[in-house]
Amino acid sequence: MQKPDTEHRAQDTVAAGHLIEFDQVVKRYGDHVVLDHLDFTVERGRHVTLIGPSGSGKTTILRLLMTLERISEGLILVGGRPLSHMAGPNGSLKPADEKYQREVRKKIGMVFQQFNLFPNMNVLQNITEAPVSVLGLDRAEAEERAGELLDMVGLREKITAHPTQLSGGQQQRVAIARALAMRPEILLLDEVTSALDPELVAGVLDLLREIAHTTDITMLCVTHEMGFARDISDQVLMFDGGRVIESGPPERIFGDPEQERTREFLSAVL
Ligand SMILES: Nc1ncnc2c1ncn2[C@@H]1O[C@H](COP(=O)(O)OP(=O)(O)OP(=O)(O)O)[C@@H](O)[C@H]1O
Repeated sequence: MQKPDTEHRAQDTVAAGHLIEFDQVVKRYGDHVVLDHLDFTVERGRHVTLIGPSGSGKTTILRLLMTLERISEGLILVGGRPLSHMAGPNGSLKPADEKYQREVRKKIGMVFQQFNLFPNMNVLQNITEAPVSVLGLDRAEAEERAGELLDMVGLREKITAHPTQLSGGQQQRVAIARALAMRPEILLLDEVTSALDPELVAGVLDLLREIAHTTDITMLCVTHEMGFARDISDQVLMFDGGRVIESGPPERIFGDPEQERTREFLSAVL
C-alpha cells in the first residue's frame, strides 16, 4: 500500500478551499467493509446532504469526523490537517494526537437522532456547560449567548426546565442550541428528526432551514427527509456500497438522477 503524502495533500486541500476532505477512506468493522476507498470534499460554507440506503455508512462518516471512530485506511483532512497519519514500518494508521483531536471537536457541532441532552442538567446548564468548560467562556457571557440561542429556537421560557419536562421536538431544539453555543465551523446533523413524533418534525426542520439560510456554518446532514434535503442543500451525495455513487445539486439528483440505483432509492423513499 502506498503511503499518502499527508503534507502535500493538506496543502492541496487548503488551496482548493476544501474544509473537509475524505481521501480513499476505508472503514472496516472486522471483515465488514463499511466505507470502501471513499472520496469526497466539502467546501467551507456549503450545505451537503448525505443520502442512501440504510447501512451505507452515512452515520459512520459523521462519527469519523467527530473522531468518535477511527478509519482503517486513507486520509481525512479537516481544515487541511489530517485526523490521522500513516506511521510505522508497515504503514499502520495512527490517530492525530489528543490535543489536535480536541481542537477538531471544538470546530464541529453534532446533533444526534436521540438528542443526547444531559439528563441531570436543566436547559440553561445543557447549553452553557461546554462553552464554559471547553472554551473557557465566562459564565455570564455563556448564559447571555444561551439566552439568545433559546430565543432563536423559541424556548426561552423553558430555560430552567429539565429534559424530561420537554417534548422530543423541544429537546431537539435545545440540542441544536447546545451545538451552536460552541460557535462551530461545521455542524453535523444525524437524522435529527427520525426519533420525533410526526407532528414535531416540521418545527425542527424549519429551525434548521433558518440556520442554513442565515448562517455561514458548513453543514453535513444525514437525512431521510428528502424535501428538507432539497431545500437546504448545495450538494447531495448519494451513497451505496461504501462509496459516493452520484453527487450534484439537489435539483439534478432529485429531478434527473444519472444512476439507476439512485432512481430506485428515491422512488422507494419519495
Ligand atoms: N460499532 C460498530 N461495530 C460493527 N459494525 C458497525 C458499527 N457501527 C456501524 N456498524 C455497521 O456499519 C454499517 C454502516 O452503519 P451506519 O450507521 O454508518 O449506516 P447508515 O448509512 O447511517 O444507516 P442508517 O441510514 O440506517 O442510519 C452498518 O452495517 C452497521 O451495522
